[in-house]
Amino acid sequence: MTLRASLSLRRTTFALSVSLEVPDGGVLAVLGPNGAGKSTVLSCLAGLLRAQRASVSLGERVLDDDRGHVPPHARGIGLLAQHALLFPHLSVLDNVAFSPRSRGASTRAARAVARRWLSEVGAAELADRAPAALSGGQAQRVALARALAGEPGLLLLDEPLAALDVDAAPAVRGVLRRVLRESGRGLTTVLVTHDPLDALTLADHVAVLAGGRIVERGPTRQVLAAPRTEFTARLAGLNLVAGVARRSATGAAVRTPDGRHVYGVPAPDLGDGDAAVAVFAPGAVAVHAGDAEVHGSPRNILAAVVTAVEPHGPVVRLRTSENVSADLTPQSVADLALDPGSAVRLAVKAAAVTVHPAPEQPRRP
Ligand SMILES: Nc1ncnc2c1ncn2[C@@H]1O[C@H](COP(=O)(O)OP(=O)(O)OP(=O)(O)O)[C@@H](O)[C@H]1O
Repeated sequence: MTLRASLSLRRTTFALSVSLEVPDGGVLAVLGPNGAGKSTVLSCLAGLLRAQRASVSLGERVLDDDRGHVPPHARGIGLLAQHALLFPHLSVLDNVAFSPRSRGASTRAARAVARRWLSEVGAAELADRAPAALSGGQAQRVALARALAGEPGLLLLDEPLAALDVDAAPAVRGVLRRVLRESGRGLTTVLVTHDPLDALTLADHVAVLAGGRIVERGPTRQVLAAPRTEFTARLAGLNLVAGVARRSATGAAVRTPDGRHVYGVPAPDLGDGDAAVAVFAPGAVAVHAGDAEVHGSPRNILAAVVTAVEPHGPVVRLRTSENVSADLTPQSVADLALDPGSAVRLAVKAAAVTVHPAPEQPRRP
């Protein structure tokens, strides 16, 4: 269902004025610094907070306008927050069965629905456990199943991976990706996140919020690869090489449209032939003179020409013709005599590159 929202709200020291549209099945990531208004936007969409002026509709249904306000439980919206917030006294199965039960299904039918969703998120074997006996990643899967069992027309994700440790986050990200993208369910979603990787792997569009206003918006890869605001540049700051995933027994690569391969470590849910991006930090790129031989551990080597040399905090950021940036110390820039126009060879260890499935970038503006 298409989400259309226009929200204005004023607090003593903060004013929000935001318009959003997410087409049916689209995933919009809302990024922004602390205090930008991200949670305020989600709370207004969920109906937990009433903006002073609000016009919110989901499909044909008006949720907020000058005449009325549909309460949270009647909005048909699923919410997944940082913490799973499961009912502690109910089993996992009954936590998930809660939504269908509260919409009038019999216990038996609601449990059947719950089992289906638990299996969808890879948590079928947890059905009889108590929430207290789950790890953070397991609890978040269950919370996702619970949100989906309500068959929402809109899913709101509020930093869903932020509280998970680094080992659990990739698997839950993979589950979210599958549920949002691959099931053909086409669930309209708004995701609030600080993590550019979440935006990149889950969302087709991003909106960057600062001081209560949207300062930048567009297709995710485009915004992250060529940020127009300092915040987005600082947040993204990543090299992205897009193409098609090639998996092999030993690893993975992205094959670019012009036939180059960038090798890296595959995300757990990467499949051969997926649309994918190779992601690596500018600090992971070593820069050599254009005629140098590069040896060492398995590396991606790329010939490029320097297009810009910019100060970037304590380092110097080199931009190149291949759309790959590298961070160097001022000393190395001087040693290599790098200027715009210099020919260089860029080397990135495959171990410093991750290859993620990424949504196809839609053609609409
Ligand atoms: N209940 C409240 N009463 C008054 N001001 C609030 C309240 N909640 C948030 N604010 C203020 O509104 C502004 C936006 O807050 P919000 O929580 O939406 O930002 P955010 O982008 O979600 O931030 P973070 O990334 O830190 O979660 C901030 O200036 C915040 O201090």
